[in-house]
Amino acid sequence: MNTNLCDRFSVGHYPMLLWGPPPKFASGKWDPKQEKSEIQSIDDARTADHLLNWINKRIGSSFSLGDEKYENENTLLRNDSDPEQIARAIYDVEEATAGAFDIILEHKMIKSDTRAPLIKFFQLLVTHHPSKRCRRGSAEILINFDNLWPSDLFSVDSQETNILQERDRLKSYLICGKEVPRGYWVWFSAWLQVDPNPAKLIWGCASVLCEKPFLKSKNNNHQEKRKRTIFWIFCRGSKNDTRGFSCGLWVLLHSLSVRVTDGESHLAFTAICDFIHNFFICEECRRHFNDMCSSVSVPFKTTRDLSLWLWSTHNKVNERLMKEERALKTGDPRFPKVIWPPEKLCPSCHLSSISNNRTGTSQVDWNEDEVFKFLVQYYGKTLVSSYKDASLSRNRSDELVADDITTSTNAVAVPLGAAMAIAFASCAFGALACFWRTQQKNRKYSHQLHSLKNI
Ligand SMILES: Cc1cc2nc3c(=O)[nH]c(=O)nc-3n(C[C@H](O)[C@H](O)[C@H](O)COP(=O)(O)OP(=O)(O)OC[C@H]3O[C@@H](n4cnc5c(N)ncnc54)[C@H](O)[C@@H]3O)c2cc1C
Repeated sequence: MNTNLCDRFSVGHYPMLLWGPPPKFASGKWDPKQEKSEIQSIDDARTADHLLNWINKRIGSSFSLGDEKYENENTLLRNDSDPEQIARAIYDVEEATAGAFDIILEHKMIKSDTRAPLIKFFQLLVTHHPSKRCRRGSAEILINFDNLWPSDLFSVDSQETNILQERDRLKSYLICGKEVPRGYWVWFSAWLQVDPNPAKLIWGCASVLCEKPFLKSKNNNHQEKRKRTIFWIFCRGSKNDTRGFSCGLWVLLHSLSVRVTDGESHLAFTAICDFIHNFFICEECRRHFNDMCSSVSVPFKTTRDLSLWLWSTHNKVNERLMKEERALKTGDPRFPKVIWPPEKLCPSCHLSSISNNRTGTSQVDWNEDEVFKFLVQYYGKTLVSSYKDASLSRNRSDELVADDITTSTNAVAVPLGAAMAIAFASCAFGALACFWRTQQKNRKYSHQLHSLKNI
């Protein structure tokens, strides 16, 4: 069938392998007698080893057959022991915040019993989220929380209409501003395999190159799906289905833990525990995390208590997953779980460590004062060191609004909505919770008063 093509490239036997620049194959030809051709015949390809040797010699490389190929090889952050790399994670923290909010809406997770934990977590975000635009976005949602999710939303009669209205109403509330999420849409296509088993679906194409019209005209038997792909930076896995959201969520939680004040530490602890318990869709994670939260019997008194608790809790998860991922090969091969921070990242955190070669784990004797210092620097200043909030500085009036939100405390002279925004953003998280409770009580009393009047 392809005799012309074979003639063009002097294919006299099979298999025959030629090596050359792609354009030369598209339009050129090859003749073994021709001198100075850019196309060459690969004369030793009897086994995979031989072929790879041939290629290694040709391009001066040293690949071996054991080398693995990673989907995101070119976009991974390297050098895990560089503390400055966490600065890139601020964008992932924003993505994770927006992602969490999206999941809550998508799965209709705001119910009468989950309303309070969500408000508490929002209060924490408003005051201590490391990204300014997420603080502003959460403040807006919090101010409008009662309008967005009125208490009567949860009555059976009004439930359906309200859920339908909910999406529209929420479109204008972007928790971290218009820039987030920054992903792009990818069209996935699946078609029925030409296979006697009609139930078997093969996912055909997962690339922006799989354009819709092309697939449509080619095969009518396919189904299409659209999926948003997020640009993870610090949390980018070497495979498309590893790391990402849960990594971003951990970084968010650590960054909150080092930002709260001593007096807020226990409130922040319960806000985090309740948030994970009610809104993290990984059942196993929720259960384990809840057990670890429940084991805390003495209230936290300091930021140090909270930060170190979260750090050691995360290490317990790492330790468990280390074994699990090794046994089941479910982890990311480029980012194996470690007891963190490794010595290279924080030498002063390690007093001594004993490695267990059989299990691949190590028992570390920590200098907790140094660990706390490291956490504060790493998830505090370094995390936000390269952060640029484009949306807030686009024009002067935006800048003024932003400045208002972060600096003004003059709640008396401004309208209630703005006063709440300022209060939410500038007062401490503990005071905020108290302020919120007062608001709720006032609302309850006025409601009761109203009912009494009606009687
Ligand atoms: C609350 C919570 C509970 C989870 N529970 C489970 C579970 O039970 N089972 C499960 O399969 N998955 C669980 N996950 C997901 C899992 O922990 C990882 O997030 C996921 O496997 C991705 O791992 P990763 O390599 O990106 O690193 P992650 O563990 O996500 O860590 C993200 C980054 O945090 C830093 N870090 C690592 N350890 C620490 C530490 N001790 N202190 C401070 N910073 C640290 C590192 O820079 C790391 O790259 C949970 C996630 C969360 C947020």
